[in-house]
Amino acid sequence: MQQGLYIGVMSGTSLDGIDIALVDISANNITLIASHCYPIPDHIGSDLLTICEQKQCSLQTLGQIDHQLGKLYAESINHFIKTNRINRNEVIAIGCHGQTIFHSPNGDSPFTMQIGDANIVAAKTGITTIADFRRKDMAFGGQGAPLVPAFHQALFSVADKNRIILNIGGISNITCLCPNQAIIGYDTGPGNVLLDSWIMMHLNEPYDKDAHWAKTGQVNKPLLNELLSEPYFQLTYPKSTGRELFNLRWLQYKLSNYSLPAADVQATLVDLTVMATVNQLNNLLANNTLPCELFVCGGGAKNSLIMARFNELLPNWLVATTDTVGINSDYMEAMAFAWLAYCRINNLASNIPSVTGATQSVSLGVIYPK
Ligand SMILES: Nc1ncnc2c1ncn2[C@@H]1O[C@H](COP(=O)(O)OP(=O)(O)OP(=O)(O)O)[C@@H](O)[C@H]1O
Ligand SMILES: CC(=O)N[C@H]1[C@@H]2OC[C@@H](O2)[C@@H](O)[C@@H]1O[C@H](C)C(=O)O
Repeated sequence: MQQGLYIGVMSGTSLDGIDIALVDISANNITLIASHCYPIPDHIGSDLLTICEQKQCSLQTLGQIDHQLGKLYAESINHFIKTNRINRNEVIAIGCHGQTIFHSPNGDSPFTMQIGDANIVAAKTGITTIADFRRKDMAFGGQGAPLVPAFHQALFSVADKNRIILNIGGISNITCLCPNQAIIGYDTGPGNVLLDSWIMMHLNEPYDKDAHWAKTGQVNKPLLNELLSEPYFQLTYPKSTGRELFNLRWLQYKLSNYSLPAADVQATLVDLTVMATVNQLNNLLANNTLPCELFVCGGGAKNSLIMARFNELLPNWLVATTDTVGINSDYMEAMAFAWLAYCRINNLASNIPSVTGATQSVSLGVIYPK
């Protein structure tokens, strides 16, 4: 077994930055050693947003941005290695998720696209790089997402409690670790993606820090119910989603019969993120008598309004961030991709068929040698 240092790199659906984590991994321990979030330059961020939202671009644009992102990942990793005085020869591999620009897991020709050329990452860092983590799961009939539940299982499983891990990034996903049951995990729907788009449109801010704006508004129940009537929320798992469905166009269409103060819409969007999860949790755990714990990670864990609403709506639960059980809530996903690289290097299965719907468990990711 190749145990030791791995680097995980994640740039998620929020397009808010590139998270990098150095993780020491052995069979029994996963320890975060160093971490940093690098900015995505405005021109690359806005090109990515346009591609994701419009679902189209020229082949030349696609090729160029794949190259630019690969270079940006490599330069960020090299800076990270230098400032943290890491000996690159000691890093066994880099797990680099890439940037999802299109995720379409259903239908006759399912596909998922992550870009950011891993050849460039391996060449410029001199470290073996693993990328393309989702498509093997899809090749075996799975959704290719979410992948983090296997990592959550390795970190959080206990025998006497139900533990739910909720990542609130651009999109939200849950992992339900219930004793003696197959793991359940899927995308519950929007996390911050609509909140970010709405405040950008009205106040030209990238996000609603600590829900300051949302707190000035009132939740509009009819609108909330209308948003929650989106068929995705009623689908049974396995399921996964992205900006392809939950985007500003979707919101504006749903708002066409409403005339509300913009802050009320923001407050309602907070409740959409929360209710989409709470409704699911109530169904999943309806007849379960064990104590329940909800551990939140991702940027949404910093939103005090979101956390307060979970506390209110789940009165008998322990609701906290993953930091309270020793796992950094900002770097959970980057750590997960370091761990997925460790699994790939050691040929360990890393998808969970009960989560993704794949017909078998496989070791995810493609190896790009240094
Ligand atoms: N202090 C804060 N208050 C409110 N929201 C915050 C705060 N800090 C971060 N966020 C939200 O979290 C988002 C970033 O979350 P995160 O980094 O988990 O996303 P991601 O990794 O891109 O997403 P995904 O999990 O979908 O891949 C920001 O866009 C913002 O909306
Ligand atoms: C296709 C894709 O990139 N999906 C992301 C996205 O961001 C959150 C949610 O939607 C999750 O399904 C997934 O990321 C995490 C890392 C995962 O695969 O577990």
